[in-house]
Amino acid sequence: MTDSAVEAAKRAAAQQAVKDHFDPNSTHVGIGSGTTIVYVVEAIKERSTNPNILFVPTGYQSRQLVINAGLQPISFDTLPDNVMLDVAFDGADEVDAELNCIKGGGACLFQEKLVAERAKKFVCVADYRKRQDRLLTVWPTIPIEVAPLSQRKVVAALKLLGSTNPTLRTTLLEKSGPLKTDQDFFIVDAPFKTLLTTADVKAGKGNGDGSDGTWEVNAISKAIKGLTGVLEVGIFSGLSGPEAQALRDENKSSKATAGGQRPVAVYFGMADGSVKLRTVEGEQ
Ligand SMILES: O=C[C@H](O)[C@H](O)[C@H](O)COP(=O)(O)O
Repeated sequence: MTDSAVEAAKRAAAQQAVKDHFDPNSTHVGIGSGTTIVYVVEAIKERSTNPNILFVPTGYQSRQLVINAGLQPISFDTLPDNVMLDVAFDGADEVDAELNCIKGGGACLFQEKLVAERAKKFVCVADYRKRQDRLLTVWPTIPIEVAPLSQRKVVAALKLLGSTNPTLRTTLLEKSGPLKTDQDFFIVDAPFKTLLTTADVKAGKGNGDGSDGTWEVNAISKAIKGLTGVLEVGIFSGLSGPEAQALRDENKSSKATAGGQRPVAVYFGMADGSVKLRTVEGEQ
């Protein structure tokens, strides 16, 4: 496939996602990071007739994208406590059959997770290369944002969890040193064996607790998040949107936010120009 076919797939997925989930009467919309989100902003711009919508970006690149499109950005930390985003759109590096995602290929996972968790619905847009049944099928590593001071300690702890060669991400020009996130933190990319889904564990395909070298998505996310020095893990799993809200309403908040945020819908642009929609009900 040519680069232009991949770009066409991203654009087609973005157009469909925005058509289905962007309401021009929204008040607050989250905008993620990466190369696919560019097409989401393009599609919103085409449809939006409302200059009062506030867009919450997930980092520097995302904020520039919003500004360049002539849309109005608002910083996450200025949102009043009672305001939920009507919708948040973002890209993904890989998505499994249960809609768990790996994100952070562009080092933006922390703010992306804040925004995803604040949205009534979180929608992901990706090209066909990201559409898998299990995480770490093609995408090789879990991106992890760590405090610089703790980097060596976290790398050692990741090895104990079974990661073969966790690596500090450097800038493209390696001699310039470690890449810094928007929080001035580092990214460690940790390879693990392909992750089990919750259904895999229920079906007895493994314990998923790492004891045999294989982890289930939520279990590895929780284990990494528990390491001192880790700000956030690039696994977006756990309940999302109204499901999460229902649990919060029942005062089971720890369950509602466990592991981060899973999208309610993922749009994959396919190589043949079509778009596949994956939800918890399945794929169409
Ligand atoms: O850190 C970057 C973000 O998580 C991106 O959303 C993710 O890497 C997907 O990016 P792209 O749309 O460029 O594939």
